[in-house]
Amino acid sequence: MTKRVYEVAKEYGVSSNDVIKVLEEHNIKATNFSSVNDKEKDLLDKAYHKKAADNQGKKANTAQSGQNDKGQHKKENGDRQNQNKNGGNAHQNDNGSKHNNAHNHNAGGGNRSQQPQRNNQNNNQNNGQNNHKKGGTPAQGTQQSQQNHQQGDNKRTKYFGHAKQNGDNRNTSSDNKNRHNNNNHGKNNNNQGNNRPHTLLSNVLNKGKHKNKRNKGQFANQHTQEAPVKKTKNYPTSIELPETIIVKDFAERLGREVSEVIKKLFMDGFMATINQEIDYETASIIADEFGVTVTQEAPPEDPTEIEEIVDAPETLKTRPPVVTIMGHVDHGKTSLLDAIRQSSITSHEAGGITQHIGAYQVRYEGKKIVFMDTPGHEAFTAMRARGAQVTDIAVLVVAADDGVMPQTIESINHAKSAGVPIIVAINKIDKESANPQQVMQQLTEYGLISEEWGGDTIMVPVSAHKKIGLDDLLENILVLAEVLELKANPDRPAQGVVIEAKLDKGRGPVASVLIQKGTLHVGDTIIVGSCYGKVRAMTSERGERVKKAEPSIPVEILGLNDVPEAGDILNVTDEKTARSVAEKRLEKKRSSELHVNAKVTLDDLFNQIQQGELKELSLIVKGDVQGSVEALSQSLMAIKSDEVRISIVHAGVGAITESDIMLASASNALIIGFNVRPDASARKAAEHENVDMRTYRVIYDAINDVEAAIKGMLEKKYEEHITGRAEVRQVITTPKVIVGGSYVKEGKITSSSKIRLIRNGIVVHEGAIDGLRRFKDDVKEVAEGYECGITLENYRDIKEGDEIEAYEMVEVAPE
Ligand SMILES: Nc1nc2c(ncn2[C@@H]2O[C@H](COP(=O)(O)OP(=O)(O)OP(=O)(O)O)[C@@H](O)[C@H]2O)c(=O)[nH]1
Repeated sequence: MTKRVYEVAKEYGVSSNDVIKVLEEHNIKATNFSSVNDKEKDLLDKAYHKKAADNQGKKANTAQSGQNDKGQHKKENGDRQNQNKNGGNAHQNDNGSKHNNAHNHNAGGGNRSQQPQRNNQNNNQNNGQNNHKKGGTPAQGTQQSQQNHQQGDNKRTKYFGHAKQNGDNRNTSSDNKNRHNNNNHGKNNNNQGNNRPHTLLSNVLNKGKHKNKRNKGQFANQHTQEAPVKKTKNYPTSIELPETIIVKDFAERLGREVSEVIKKLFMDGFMATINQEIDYETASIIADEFGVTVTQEAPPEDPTEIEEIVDAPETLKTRPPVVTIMGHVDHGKTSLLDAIRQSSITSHEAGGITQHIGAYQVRYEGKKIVFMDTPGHEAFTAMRARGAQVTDIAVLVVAADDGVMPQTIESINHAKSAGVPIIVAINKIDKESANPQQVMQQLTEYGLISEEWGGDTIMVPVSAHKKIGLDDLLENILVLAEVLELKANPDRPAQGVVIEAKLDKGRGPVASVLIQKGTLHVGDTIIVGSCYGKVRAMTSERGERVKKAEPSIPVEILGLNDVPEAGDILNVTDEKTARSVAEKRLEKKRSSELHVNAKVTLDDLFNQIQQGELKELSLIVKGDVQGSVEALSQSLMAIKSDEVRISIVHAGVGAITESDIMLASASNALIIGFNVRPDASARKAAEHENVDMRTYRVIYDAINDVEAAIKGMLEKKYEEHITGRAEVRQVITTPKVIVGGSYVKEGKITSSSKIRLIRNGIVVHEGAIDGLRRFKDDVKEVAEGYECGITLENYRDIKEGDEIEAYEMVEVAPE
């Protein structure tokens, strides 16, 4: 039997990517799922035997473990991306590399607000390189970089940051990019070594420091002169410092008089007072002058966080895949879920009462697969917007008689944006009008090319009604799951995600949880979002009481003190921690209720880019017709910027919907609408999720705004305020005018209002009111809940069901 690439890779104990690379060296194109023929197998045999022979020549053990390590890492990081690529899905790959880029940026000093220790390590490495270059012999450099305290190193980068520009061959592209972003201001270069906000003070001190270097002898003398007196005291040789410190406390840690510290600061050109706060960089420069090395104190623990447990690779065990079914309305998502569920219930289980707990397990060929119970991408995206992701594989249902429809495209984009691989189920193949080939053809436009056609997306023809192809679908889910190497450590305190929660009259708060790591047991103390409690009872989707739940298993739990939210994370911990962390979270939630997490906005774009917080601007483009959506998307993508990359997360025809908002929220995107408006639920969701939506009537304006926002030149003089909405309930035609007999649903309509006429979410006209009447009288305004007759200036095409949106432009005071 011929084997597929991933199977062969397993035999050699290498990653599929390695095998693909070897085949590529022989001009053979392959993917994870490609079959490997005898000739190819021979080539691989040779390649791997040769490698093995090579390795023997070297230190066998090290080489071997290196290889294995590499294989493993590659698998973990690469397979999902690989699968994404297999889906012909450039965007997913982009996502992967985006993350890497972001990381690199941070390592190079991009992220100034957070300072993970890891970054410091990277920076120190760089500093070591700089030392080599700058002064002394390499040996000295190495010695120095090893002996010097981390911060000493950081500081050195600060002073000699420009050394990098002299052409260190080892500069990575991210280094270059950083340098570019930093614009070669000495200040920023200095900052490269540590991701800390740069203050005026440290700038001043840098200058001072150079001066000091020059006058080193002089200061050294001062040190030696002072030394005999101070020797009697026991000064610390190394201290830990927080991100910022008050001068008085700093002096205390140094074991020096405050006046001495202030003097040093003064000599370095900075006037500081006893109660002034100085930053870490400044403090470390001064400490260095006192001959004290500094390390950075670990940031204070966040009392609302539960410490993350890092699982050693050897503790990880294979876990079942978690699948979400997505697709267009009526393409058969629910039918497929039901069909799979029914066909998986074996006769002895048939008596059990199945109940809805948000997800259910099926068994196929002895292996488990977990299906999320709520089909469609909405729940999936809402969960992502809350920061939780449970889905490993998306099954995209496309009806063979209907083909690719708007929500099919939405689903593809939602899955891509989340980096979740897609399997296509072409449903309703029992129908006479079914045309699976056409579906396959249409899907190629969205980067999903079937394996049959040389692509890498698994496409399975099915019929939920006739139960055709279900085995094939399940088998392919398991194959993909194997490639993805889904693993978790079951032997640790559990961590999971709430998929549904409610208050049950008899049982109290009930939460359905999908366990992601560890095993949850009855009796465990848990914290779930800002709720806590002890697991009193657990039930499976078959209504059976269970005592434990392992990774990927959904269970309904009782015993919480309150109802958590979908997307909340469950952690097992001790009672004291659970209670105190839950309380802290509740406090935090209350205090930050008003400012929902900061999302990208056009007004604040420039700021965020400048702060290095935003490297990619994600956009969702909605328009009235396909042509304008395409034109707008292409023009937006064509905006050139060195600082920020523009990516279109989703583009589609029609009104801005709640689903668009949730996607924008989950992917921190801006929404650009052209000739379309948000519907009522979208408006509400946008407000709740803090998503910035901009609607335009002229493509050029949209492009201009985005471009100006990126460059920080957005002119914002006027802001649109919606004053009211009316629905046209009857159209009255008179010889002179067309009157829209309307009902004011929200706010008020005034005779001087500017208006938009909206039909099915599309703006069909924008202009002004010509006449506003109640009964026979002209009126100035009509309030909510009243009927009126509206005529529009220079516009007659009013239809029943149209919405009239009244707005005014309000001047916004400059910031
Ligand atoms: N002939 C045929 N009809 C099907 C098949 N699967 C589903 N249908 C029919 O298609 C219609 C829609 O099926 P649903 O399962 O409700 O579709 P859905 O995608 O869940 O729809 P929403 O929940 O509205 O998004 C129903 O009338 C089903 O009976 C199939 O395999 N063959």
